[in-house]
Amino acid sequence: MQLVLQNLSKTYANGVRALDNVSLTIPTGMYGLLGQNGAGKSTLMRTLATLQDADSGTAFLGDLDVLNQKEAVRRTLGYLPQEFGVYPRISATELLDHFALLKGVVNGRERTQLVEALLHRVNLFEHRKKAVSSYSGGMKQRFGIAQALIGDPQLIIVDEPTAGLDPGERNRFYNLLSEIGENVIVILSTHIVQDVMELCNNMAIIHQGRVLYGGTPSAAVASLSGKVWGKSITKAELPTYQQTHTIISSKLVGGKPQIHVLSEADPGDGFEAVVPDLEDVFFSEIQTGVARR
Ligand SMILES: Nc1ncnc2c1ncn2[C@@H]1O[C@H](COP(=O)(O)OP(=O)(O)OP(=O)(O)O)[C@@H](O)[C@H]1O
Repeated sequence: MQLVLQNLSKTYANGVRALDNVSLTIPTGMYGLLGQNGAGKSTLMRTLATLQDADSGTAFLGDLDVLNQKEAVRRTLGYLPQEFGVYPRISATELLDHFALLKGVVNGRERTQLVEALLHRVNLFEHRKKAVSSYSGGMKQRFGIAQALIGDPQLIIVDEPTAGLDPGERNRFYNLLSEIGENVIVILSTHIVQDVMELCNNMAIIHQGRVLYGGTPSAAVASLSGKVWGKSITKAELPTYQQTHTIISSKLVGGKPQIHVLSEADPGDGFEAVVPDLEDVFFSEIQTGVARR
């Protein structure tokens, strides 16, 4: 099963072009959609989740026409939105039971078994009687995954799921997602490079509604090999380096800016070769992608 998007475009009424000819082939497994805030990720996720329409283009999940066969898509879709909305003061068991009923699991005994199995799966069984509104951020996200798994979906969409989670919760969430992503398509939309690095075997970088890269994280990193150089500089020097070099990132290390620049040849001047990582790819794609426009 593959999800194939071709030339998806969307311009909002205020003139913002949130999707600009997006074409991607998304195979089974964990797929990372990496982009900064405002890149167009949620617009794409909501479109694939049948919650809003594109202006043009196509999206096919196998033979299923995602943009036009909405009911059929919803039956095979699990969606964890960026904002899950207000959590009522009812227990996890009751709320999950309610979602399962909405998803068409009408047999009471079957539903009870399903709800218990899901609560075990996301490690919330011992907290099943607590109100979901009292859960921590990480527990809420795991509950969100439990509801997304109802009905054995072939396509699971999770929009910015790790924003705001502490490192321990983030790890627990990673483990859960990586187990799920083996046999179905899981699209993970995120602005956190580490999410994609740790979880995804395929990815795209999206910026200002455009796909700047589509492929494996390792090929993306390999393409920068020998081209990234680093140097520790003073804050006062930064504007000069911005004029003379293609700076892809500037981070404070021990209070001093550590810059990474993109260069085919050794820039000399005290720069040292850096082994590139996915963050370098992300920033360099954005830099060069903007320059190409
Ligand atoms: N309903 C809307 N009306 C007008 N503009 C919108 C609407 N929804 C989103 N936008 C704009 O479209 C662009 C893409 O937004 P989108 O929410 O898809 O990005 P995103 O990558 O998910 O970012 P974020 O993580 O901040 O939600 C942004 O410039 C945003 O301001």
